[in-house]
This record gives sequence, C-alpha cells and structure tokens, in this order.
Amino acid sequence: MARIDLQDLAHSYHPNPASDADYALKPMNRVWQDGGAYALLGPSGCGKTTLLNIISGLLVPSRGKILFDGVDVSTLPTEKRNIAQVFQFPVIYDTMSVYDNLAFPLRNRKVPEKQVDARVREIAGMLDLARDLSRPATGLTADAKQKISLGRGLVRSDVAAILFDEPLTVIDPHLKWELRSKIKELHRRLPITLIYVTHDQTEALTIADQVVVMYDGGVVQSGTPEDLFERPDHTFVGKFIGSPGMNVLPCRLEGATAYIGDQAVAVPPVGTPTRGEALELGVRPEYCTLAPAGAGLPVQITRIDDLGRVRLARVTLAGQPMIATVPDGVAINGSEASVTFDPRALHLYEGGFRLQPASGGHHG
Ligand SMILES: Nc1ncnc2c1ncn2[C@@H]1O[C@H](COP(=O)(O)OP(=O)(O)OP(=O)(O)O)[C@@H](O)[C@H]1O
Repeated sequence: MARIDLQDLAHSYHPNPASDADYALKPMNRVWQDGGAYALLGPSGCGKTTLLNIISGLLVPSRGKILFDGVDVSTLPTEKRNIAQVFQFPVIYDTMSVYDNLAFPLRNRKVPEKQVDARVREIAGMLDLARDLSRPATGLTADAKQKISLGRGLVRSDVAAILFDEPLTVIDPHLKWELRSKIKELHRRLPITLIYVTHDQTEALTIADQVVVMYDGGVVQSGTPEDLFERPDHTFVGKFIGSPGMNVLPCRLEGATAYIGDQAVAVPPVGTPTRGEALELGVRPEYCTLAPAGAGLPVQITRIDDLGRVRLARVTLAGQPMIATVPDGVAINGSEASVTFDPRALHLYEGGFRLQPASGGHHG
C-alpha cells in the first residue's frame, strides 16, 4: 500500500511539444493518500488512460515525477512497481482452475501454500466464487472470468496500489451494480490504494471516496461525490455529473443580482469576476421548482417528462433552455408557468470556473 504523489507531472506524445494543446496530460500536482479509493472520471480522450499508464509504468512521463511512498518510480518498469491491475477484458489462464488462477499472483511471489489457501478462499468468498474453485476457468461466462480477474487483482495484500481500467465494460448491465458494490466492500475490508478509471459516473461515485474529474488533459475537480454534486467547480463537472446535468444559463452580474436576459435572480455574493470572460449561472434541476405562473420567474414549458419517481419539465427562461422539477401535486395547465430556485444551490461561473463565495458561504 502506498501514498502516490504526482509532482509537476505532464505528458505529451509529441517529441517537441510547443503549446498546451500538445499535452495529452497538462501539468498536475496531487497527492493520493495511502488506502484511499480514487476514481479518474472523464469523457473519452481526456487523458485518463495516459495518467493510468504513467502510474502503472507503461509510459514514462515527459515531465515531472511520480512517487510511491516518497520513492521516485517515474522510470521503473511495471513489474518493479508492485502494483495489481485489472483491465477491461479478463486476463486469466483458461487451462487452470479458478483456484489456481486466484493463487497464481501469490505463488508467483513464493507465498507459503497455507497462506495462499487461506487468502484464495477469503477472496473467493467475497466474490461469490467459493463454489467454483475447482472448476476449470475455460467455459465460464465473461462475467465470471472478469470476477476472477478482480480476484487476482485483489488477492495480494502487499501491493502498492491496485489499478482498475474500466473493469466492468464486459459485465452484463444487471450484474454491474452488484460488482460495483462488491469492489466498494472489498476496498473497505482491504485498505489498498485503489485507482479506478471510468467514464461512467455511477461507477465512479459508488466506488470512490474521491472522484478526480478530468477534462481536456487536466483535473477540473477532485472531491467527494457530494462536493461534485453540490459544488461543481467547473460547468463541465456540473453537466457531466448528475442526470440530467446542471442547468448552465448565460447571465450578467450586477452586485448580488444575476440577470438572465431581463429576469433578475438574487445570488449569493461572490468574489469579483476578474478574467473578463463569460458569466454563467449554474443550478441543478433538483433545486429548480416549477410552479404555476406568477409564483416565480416566468418560464415557457416545452415538455414534461414523467420519470415515475420524479417529473421533469423542460422549459425556457428568457429564451434559455433549462430543466426544473415538478413537485408532487402541482398541476400545470398550458405552457405558461414559473420557476423558483433554492438560493443555496446557485453558483456563478466565469469562463467555466466557479466564482468562490465572497464570505460566509460554502467553500468547495
Ligand atoms: N500513443 C499515443 N500517441 C499519440 N497520441 C495519443 C496516444 N495515446 C493517446 N493519445 C492522445 O492523448 C489524448 C488522451 O488520450 P487517453 O487515451 O489518455 O484518453 P482517455 O481519457 O483514456 O480516453 P478513452 O476513455 O477513450 O480511453 C487523446 O487526445 C489521444 O488521442
């Protein structure tokens, strides 16, 4: 188990990078605590795999260092880093039994057979593989094979870190939730530094204590699932996390009033915008309530979707599309209605970045 330090780490696939745009991974500094569960979450092409490959040793960073427990491992090959990896597709030996597959990483390191046996049975028990131990791995379903891969990743308790690269891709959708919670439970029992790459927010939010959201080669926010939901530091995070994502409405600011078109919204005081970039008001649909016309800011209804648990209204406010929640028992007739905002859930963004509350408010 190890603490992982990324120091001024950056990577470009270009031999002579000239500008920021040439970097697949922009310079970053961060510390991942020993025993923490971290998810790297972001859309395709944002640099997740590049970062994971630097951690695992497949790639030497073009700039900066990576330290495991204070030791610079930047140029060490994978096999010298003492890590376990679980990939998108199962990596197992078809000719071996399930038991021998799970035992392999331990036997490889000459762990005494008695300890191997205890550990294999413990991991098999956690993954519901105990009844399959004597079966040959060949002929098992893709799901079962991937469970074995997970087990092989988790079986050694002396690894510096365990790296998961979208390991649930091949798993049947109805089994995904089960394996997600299994991985979380296993991490609780085995305090290993865990890094989990995914573009699926549900996986990231279930498994990780800290979710590192990446966008365009950089980390835009690292925080708990609650931080990302309640206080997105960037409009990208607001839109990417949550379903549907945060409403982002172009606005102008006069003191503590944001204007969306000609509609005024009282907002919490924020630091003065200094970058001269576009301002936006962000508010999640969960904190926008639809009401009959006259009760709030006027909106025109485009459509109401009944999702069973909740009704969501697509509306326009001063010509800007947004989504609001329709409370139980509220009947809306016609296309004219109004919307009210929970004032504690309003965020202002300049050039995509959240303006910090001036004082007394939440700090992200
Ligand atoms: N071997 C390579 N040579 C050149 N460019 C690369 C190479 N690998 C990745 N890139 C580029 O680096 C950027 C980041 O890619 P990366 O694979 O790290 O993203 P990702 O977030 O893991 O995406 P995905 O989820 O699709 O795997 C992309 O623009 C990609 O085209």
